[in-house]
Amino acid sequence: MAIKFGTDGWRAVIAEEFTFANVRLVTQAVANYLRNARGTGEVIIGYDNRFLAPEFAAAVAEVLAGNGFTVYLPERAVPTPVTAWAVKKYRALGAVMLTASHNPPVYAGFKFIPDYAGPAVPAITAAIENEIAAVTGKEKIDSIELGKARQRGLIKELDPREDYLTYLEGIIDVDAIKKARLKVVVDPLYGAGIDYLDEFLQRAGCQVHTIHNHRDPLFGGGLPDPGVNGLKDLAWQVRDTGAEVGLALDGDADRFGVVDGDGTFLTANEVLYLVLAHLLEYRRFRGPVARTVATTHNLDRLAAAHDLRVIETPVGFKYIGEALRMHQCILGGEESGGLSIRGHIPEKDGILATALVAELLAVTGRGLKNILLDLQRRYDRLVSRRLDLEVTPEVKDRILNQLPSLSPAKIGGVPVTGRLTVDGVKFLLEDGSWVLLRPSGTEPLLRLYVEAPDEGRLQLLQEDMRSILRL
Ligand SMILES: O=P(O)(O)OC[C@H]1O[C@H](O)[C@H](O)[C@@H](O)[C@@H]1O
Repeated sequence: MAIKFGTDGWRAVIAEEFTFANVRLVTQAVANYLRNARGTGEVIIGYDNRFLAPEFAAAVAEVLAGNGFTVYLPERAVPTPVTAWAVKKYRALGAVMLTASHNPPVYAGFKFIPDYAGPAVPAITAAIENEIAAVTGKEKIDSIELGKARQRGLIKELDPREDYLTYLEGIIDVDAIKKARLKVVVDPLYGAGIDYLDEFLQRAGCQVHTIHNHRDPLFGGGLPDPGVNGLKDLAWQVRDTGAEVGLALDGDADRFGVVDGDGTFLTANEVLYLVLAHLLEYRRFRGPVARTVATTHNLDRLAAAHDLRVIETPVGFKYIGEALRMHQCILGGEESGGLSIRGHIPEKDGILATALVAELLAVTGRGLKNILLDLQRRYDRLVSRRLDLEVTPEVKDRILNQLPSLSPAKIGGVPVTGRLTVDGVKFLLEDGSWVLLRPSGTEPLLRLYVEAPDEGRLQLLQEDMRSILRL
């Protein structure tokens, strides 16, 4: 089976396709790509807390060293955003990050982070895929055994945690957090973010209670996914301890999850909205805002009120990262839980995102839901929902064939005023509502996103769209 770099790198089931042999093969392909594109130099390796992650990382190191690269190999798991940040900080040629993010425990993953410290753009992943095809079956893999590579000075140790935390302290208003003495529950979901966010908050004077903070490759029987279902323990702990907020990270700490002081889960759209308002009103940031086609238009309303442009991209942080790099956006965000800001790396960073939530709580001294209500009064907030539709391959094909010609005049009785094909098909409606249908690039699902002025309208649009599609 051909190895493909999907929406976010190569992900596969451990021992089935994700074997040591295939990891070495993909590393050889990355080495060939890098040598052609950049020559040799230093490469960083990061890995999450999954089963065999350190051992796979050692195999990557052996092949990179065998190809003449100097390798930084950490002794413990490193979050994806920290690995990306380290590429920039230590001026490396790039990084290999071994992670399957929030996928089930049987998965592992491999991604390449180029020197600009964000997700590889399609041109780069396509070039690596070509190298994979060229290497496959040739058995030409150069490798040096780890001990020997160390003796030759080709493997160096790296623990970027202290440098990263110091950096984060420089870009977050730690003094404000110190004054507020927040009480916080942190949930790294057994992942690579352990000892990062909790440590940062503790140093910033918060009273921190951390759960799920040891390596468990089975993730306590759940998924390392900070969505509403994955954060039930966090919500319970927040209520039980009387904390002001619960802050969570996914398995590789690039995505965030937030629970309010009464245990209510906030959607990523709501968090993005709160953080953008904070950046505009407290930090006085000015500049374009980047969001994916599936992300809330509440960001547009805030941006419009401040005369700022919104850049709409396909789904995937690689596109948001590109917008951050090219247009100096003040915030880039996506509804699946990704966020970065101007001056930071063009990669989603759950540690930064949750640190910003702590900052906004500290400076406002108010609960997140109250701030949301206040914003709703000022800007007519929309409500959003995403439906993940499990469909048979036949139904999926039928819908995807139908999409190019799908052009209803009205949805739920509301006139359609625009049709966008940035990713899937998106209909803009007269009352500010919108509906988007697209196939997921990471799961065998169709995603239906709806945003409307109120819950009743949202239901109506969702139901009508399903009946139009016969879903
Ligand atoms: O909706 P999908 O195509 O499944 O993508 C969902 C998410 O997948 C990965 O996690 C990417 O890093 C994200 O940028 C993307 O939003």
